[in-house]
Amino acid sequence: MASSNGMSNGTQNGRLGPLQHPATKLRNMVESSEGVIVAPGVYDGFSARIALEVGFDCLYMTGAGTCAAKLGQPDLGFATLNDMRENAEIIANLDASIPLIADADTGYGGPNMVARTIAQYHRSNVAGLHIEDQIQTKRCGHLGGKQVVEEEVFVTRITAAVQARKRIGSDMVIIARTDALQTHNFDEAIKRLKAAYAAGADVAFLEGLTSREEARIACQQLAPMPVLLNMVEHGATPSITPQEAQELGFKIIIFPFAAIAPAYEAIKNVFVQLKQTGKTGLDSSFTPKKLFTIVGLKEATAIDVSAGGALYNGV
Ligand SMILES: C[C@](O)(C(=O)O)[C@H](CC(=O)O)C(=O)O
Repeated sequence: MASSNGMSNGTQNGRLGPLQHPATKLRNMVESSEGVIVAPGVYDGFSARIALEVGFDCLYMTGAGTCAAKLGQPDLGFATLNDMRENAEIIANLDASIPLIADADTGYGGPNMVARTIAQYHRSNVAGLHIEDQIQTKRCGHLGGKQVVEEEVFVTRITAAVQARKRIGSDMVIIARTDALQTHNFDEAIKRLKAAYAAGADVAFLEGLTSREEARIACQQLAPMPVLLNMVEHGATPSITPQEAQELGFKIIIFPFAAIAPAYEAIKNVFVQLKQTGKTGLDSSFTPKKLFTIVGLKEATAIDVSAGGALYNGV
């Protein structure tokens, strides 16, 4: 598939080949019989760089983390399509060979807005997204008091996404999320996800699973639809490892808070120390050059040099 942004990631016969859209890669990963796809939650370019450095095969852009990091707001429907798309585009293009699954909340409106979301995420090189059945003024799935739209409205959102994908020739992996386990019951959540599958969604996301047994039965009842596990620690779902998730029947596991929770602890500790002692106590190995190396200094220098530049000599 042709790249929408002109980037390349492969060599064929010594020449750079066209970039395969990351959605095609994620689709192949979801369809392959190989193990569970593990995606750490990232919320900006920096946390994404760290996940890439560690070597994950897939990344997840958390909406909760995006709201918190970019807007300084709770996950209560503050983020707009523009906020989310902009963040996703930055993350997805740091290394377009590693697919990004991005939160797309409710799809941000009616069928036309859902279609717009699909098109914008596709052009931003996002590989997969999830669209849920909460009302527009949504909240984090692990908070109480959620409300969901009627199943017909949810199916309309998914149908709009599937039709938009077809219209623009995208391979976007559409993940249907239901929050109906809390508002209704398990059977209603399964019914909604099956309806989403019938409408063309690729992957099921049953939000807020409360036990391993429930998780296992969900995977069994939803088969052959691949299922995503949302591993929010200390929320509604017990801690489940990728290996356990695979045994339970999941195809994807996301860890939304894997970056933002430790970032908070680390930043706060240093700020408290700075306020109390006037010193940050930062490790002496963390030079400015180290920071810039983490975020692509070598690659930037190589591009400049190969174009005949000498901008970064002596850096
Ligand atoms: C997966 C999620 O949509 C996210 O934004 O990362 C959140 C995570 C959270 O806020 O606990 C969700 O589960 O609603």
